[in-house]
Amino acid sequence: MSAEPLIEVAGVHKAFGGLKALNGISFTLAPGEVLGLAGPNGSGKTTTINAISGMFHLDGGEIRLAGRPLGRLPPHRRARMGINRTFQVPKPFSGLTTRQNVEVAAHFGGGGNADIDGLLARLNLADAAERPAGTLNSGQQKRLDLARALATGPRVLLVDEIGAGLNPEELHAMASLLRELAAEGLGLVVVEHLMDFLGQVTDRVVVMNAGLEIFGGTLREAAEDPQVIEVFLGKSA
Ligand SMILES: Nc1ncnc2c1ncn2[C@@H]1O[C@H](COP(=O)(O)OP(=O)(O)OP(=O)(O)O)[C@@H](O)[C@H]1O
Repeated sequence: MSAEPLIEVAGVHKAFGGLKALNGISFTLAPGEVLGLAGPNGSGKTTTINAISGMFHLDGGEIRLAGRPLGRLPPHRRARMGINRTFQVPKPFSGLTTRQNVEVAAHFGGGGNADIDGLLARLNLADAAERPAGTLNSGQQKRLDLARALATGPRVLLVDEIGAGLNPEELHAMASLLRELAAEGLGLVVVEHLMDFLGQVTDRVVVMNAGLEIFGGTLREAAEDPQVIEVFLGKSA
């Protein structure tokens, strides 16, 4: 792993009305690293991914890509700089085919030279390439969402609950694929409730509560941390 962080999240604050969704969250992500974000419902995990991908302006703090502050750059500019993501609920263009969906993402996300056939094969979508995306099952839609993100040629991939709705075989294949992407040098932030999946894919986790990091370390260490146990189980260890 290189010494310079790919992503630095530094003291980020974000409120929605009176609700402080992010309360000074800070962490770094290195190239080739898979960082998991865990925490109870509403702790700010998706909001953190939204902040990195530029879905809103921050109220405070800063996010940097390879040392460069991202400021108020909108999502499409960040995608062209190498930051892309998947969504909890994928929203493909349902009337376009699987292949067309990936082509559109490549075109608009700066991955004009993407190997579309290679991506479809890698995501096990070759057989569904000419079908309208609206006819795909939920596992295929999750894989299409990832194919669309990869078509932009990201350096940073933000993955939001990609395991939800996948069967055990699909989960295993997805975990292997995310590890392969990290081995190729991408930095990944993975938000996930499925702890086995997180354990398979992450090098390190940040556990969030109320918009703040309450723990950083391996998932195994997290499982023994009294504060983590308290927020997940609602009682002291
Ligand atoms: N656009 C928004 N407008 C208003 N409130 C929001 C918005 N986005 C997030 N929130 C609130 O911010 C808090 C953090 O939400 P967030 O989705 O980041 O949590 P999470 O940790 O990803 O939860 P989950 O595990 O349930 O997906 C929640 O209370 C949520 O209701």
